[in-house]
Amino acid sequence: MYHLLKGFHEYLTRKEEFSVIIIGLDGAGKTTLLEKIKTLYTDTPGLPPDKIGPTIGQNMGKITLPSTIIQFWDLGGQSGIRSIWPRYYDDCHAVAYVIDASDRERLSEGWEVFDNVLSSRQILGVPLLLLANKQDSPDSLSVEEIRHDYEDWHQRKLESARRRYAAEMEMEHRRERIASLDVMGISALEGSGVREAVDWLFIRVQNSRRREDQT
Ligand SMILES: Nc1nc2c(ncn2[C@@H]2O[C@H](COP(=O)(O)OP(=O)(O)OP(=O)(O)O)[C@@H](O)[C@H]2O)c(=O)[nH]1
Ligand SMILES: [Mg+2]
Repeated sequence: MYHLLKGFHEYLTRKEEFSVIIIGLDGAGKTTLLEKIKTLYTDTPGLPPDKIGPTIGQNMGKITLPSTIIQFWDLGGQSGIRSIWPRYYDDCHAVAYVIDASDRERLSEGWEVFDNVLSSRQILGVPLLLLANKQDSPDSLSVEEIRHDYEDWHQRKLESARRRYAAEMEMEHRRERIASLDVMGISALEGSGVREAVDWLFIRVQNSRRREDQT
């Protein structure tokens, strides 16, 4: 009887686990975001910003939400380290791509990398959230400006690809993804928008799991 009750209790209190990867260029604020998430959602505060250095490899943080555990994997963004990202694609349930919205000079570089992520076959069906970070900075582009900047960048790329007779089908996937792309503004430093971003991820990973169950 004890085992039956214990099993039933375990069933009722069971938590599903999901993995979310946080990627983007070096300096975008990924680790600052992860540490802020830890501070907001766990009993152990995350590292303060002045204790955070460039990530060589990965950092992990786990948070508990109603009937759900989300594991966040913050992956290093330096160009030599980006090659590790695809190793995490097969097992992730959502992707948060962080862009430094205050660094206009590196936007194109960020879009080039983002475009690769967007068209990676392993994560074509995985929810993808674009986070325009550093909204606290006076130089920061707004969510709307970031979206337009990416769309402009993509349009230019499309035109040059057409000139080179590139495969149209490949572009079609991207167009669909871009059309349904959600962009949110955050300040990983101050914490604004972070709860909204985590809520978005929480809802999306649950929905994608439900769809998996139906198939
Ligand atoms: N103003 C402002 N600065 C931020 C914010 N988020 C991060 N930063 C700063 O941006 C710099 C880089 O932050 P990190 O979190 O180390 O960036 P990262 O994306 O993890 O970089 P890598 O580990 O090299 O890939 C640090 O000086 C942070 O304090 C923010 O929301 N606002
Ligand atoms: Mg980092």
